[in-house]
Amino acid sequence: MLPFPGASRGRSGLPRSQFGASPSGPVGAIAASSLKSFGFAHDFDQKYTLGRAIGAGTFGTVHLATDNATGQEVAVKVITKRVIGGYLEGNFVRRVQHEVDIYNHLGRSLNVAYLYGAWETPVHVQLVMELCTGGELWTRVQRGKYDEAAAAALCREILCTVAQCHAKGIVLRDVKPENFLFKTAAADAPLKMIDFGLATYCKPGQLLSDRAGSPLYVAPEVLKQSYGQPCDVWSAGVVAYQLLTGRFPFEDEDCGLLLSSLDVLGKKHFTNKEIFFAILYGELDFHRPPWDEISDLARAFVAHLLERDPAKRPSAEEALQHPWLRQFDATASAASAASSMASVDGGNGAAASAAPGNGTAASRSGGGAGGSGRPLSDSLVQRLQRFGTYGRLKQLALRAVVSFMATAETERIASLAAAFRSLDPAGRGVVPYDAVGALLNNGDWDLSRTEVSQLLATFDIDLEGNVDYNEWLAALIDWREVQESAGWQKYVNQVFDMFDQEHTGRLTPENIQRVLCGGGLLAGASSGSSGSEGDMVADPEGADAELDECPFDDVVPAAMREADEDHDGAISREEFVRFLSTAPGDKLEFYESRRKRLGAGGSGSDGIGGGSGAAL
Ligand SMILES: Nc1ncnc2c1ncn2[C@@H]1O[C@H](COP(=O)(O)OP(=O)(O)OP(=O)(O)O)[C@@H](O)[C@H]1O
Repeated sequence: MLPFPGASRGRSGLPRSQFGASPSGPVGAIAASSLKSFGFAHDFDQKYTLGRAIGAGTFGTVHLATDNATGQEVAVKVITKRVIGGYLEGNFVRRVQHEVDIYNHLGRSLNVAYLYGAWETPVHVQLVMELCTGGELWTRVQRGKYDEAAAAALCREILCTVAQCHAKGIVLRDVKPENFLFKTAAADAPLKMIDFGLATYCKPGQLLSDRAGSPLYVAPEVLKQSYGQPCDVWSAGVVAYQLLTGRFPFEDEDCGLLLSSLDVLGKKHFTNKEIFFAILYGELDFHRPPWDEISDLARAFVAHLLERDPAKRPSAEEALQHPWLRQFDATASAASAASSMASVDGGNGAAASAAPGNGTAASRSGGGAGGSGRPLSDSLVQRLQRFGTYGRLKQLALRAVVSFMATAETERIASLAAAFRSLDPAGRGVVPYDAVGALLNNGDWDLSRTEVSQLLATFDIDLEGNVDYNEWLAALIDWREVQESAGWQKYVNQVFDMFDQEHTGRLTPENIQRVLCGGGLLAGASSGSSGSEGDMVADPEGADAELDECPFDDVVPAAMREADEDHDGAISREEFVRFLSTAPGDKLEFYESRRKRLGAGGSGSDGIGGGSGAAL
């Protein structure tokens, strides 16, 4: 039997499965086989100038390109369309839509390359992404083993990415060093995940059976065709092993040094059958050098991730709590604790001097801290990322929820309101982009300029080019807390009813499109006031008038694919509640805080620093 049927050869000369998206994937309202085009924009050439090729994979060639308006360099993945009888091939459509949907959500996390947009020609799809110039983790792995602190920092970043995906019910199925790029060539550059071609929806506990993955990293249970989210943790374990030793973990009695040296990779020394046999039955090598120089804690960590029984393997979240990772995160945790103390004390120099003050991978990570108990200054960037991953319809709906809850939840939003006032002293209800940009650029965060603009884009929910009060609240409030409050169900019902103008109890794509494009959902929020229930009246006539120039055209199909769980073409009230909810596992601490001068916010000049009255 040849596993991974239809497999093609990847860069390392080893096959990876094609079009691994689960047949049960949420294609939803789209009848994929009837599509001739994706509905992506067609004006790529007006916006970008394509440059040289910088990478190639199984599904596409990646080029450098320049934004004609700003001069910004981006990466463009050019994928040739697969057409059968004049129509796009169904599996191809599913795979591309999936990749775009997932990029649109997860790309808002700083752990993932940002997707600026998708374009198409009659022949190609063009995915325009954040450019990562630091090369693949693969290349650095090949250069030699990392010391434990550096390996732990990278393992943390990879596991945080995996945890973010799992919390959203997404299994990656392709965690491997080739799919993590360094943002820049700097030694401490952050890692960004690319390539979600094999990712699919899979809730905790759900089992998939289609074989998908890259052979050297694939988990044993994937080979047995009964697997779920733990398969990504196994793959992360293989990467962790590589980072520490510079080689693969499998040793087979018959083959001796099977997969023991990276030098043999790419030379097709091993058949898939041999590799899969090693994954299923081979002895995991924790004995030969350099294991004699590696700590017992590190060995225990890797062995735990490479537990063959997925039931005994830790989840990504549990793995992040492992003492081996935590010991290297002690500096960041201590500084974070100092920062929290500073905000209580009004900020002092002692806390500031305790801060690491650099952008090392360890201090970049969310650390063990997170959650709403900390000052906003510590978690602002994490909150923005998590909100960014929600997708446009959910963001718009949550902004409407904010309008409903604003008067009822004054206590919950008081500190966020105070921080907004400090950016808007004139009380106009709207803060220009530049002011929020200046806040993120003020040196307290370790963010590149492109990352700042990516985070800022998250604030602009209504695409009007500024940050209004309700956008500010929606982006920064801790939705997990709100969802546990007594009013949550009521607020969500109110928003559902705004869409459901015909009182059918179901939201069709047309219902949603009509309300979104009519501006009814935004009416209250865009006033810039603190919002009231009276503002939130949908305007069906206005809807008709504005349908032609709706900026949210592409929002609804993607949201339907996500929210319409039973694929009946509509979103029920229950589905809507689940759609708006933040999964319990989607924790702020999985997102990078990028807080640089922890505890140093004593000036209070931005109204958000630890020492100001507006500190949260
Ligand atoms: N955002 C980016 N910035 C810089 N280089 C990139 C970027 N995205 C991809 N690349 C380069 O292009 C290569 C191929 O990209 P990608 O893995 O997305 O393509 P693929 O066809 O899906 O590959 P695979 O065979 O792994 O499925 C990457 O290995 C990397 O070297």
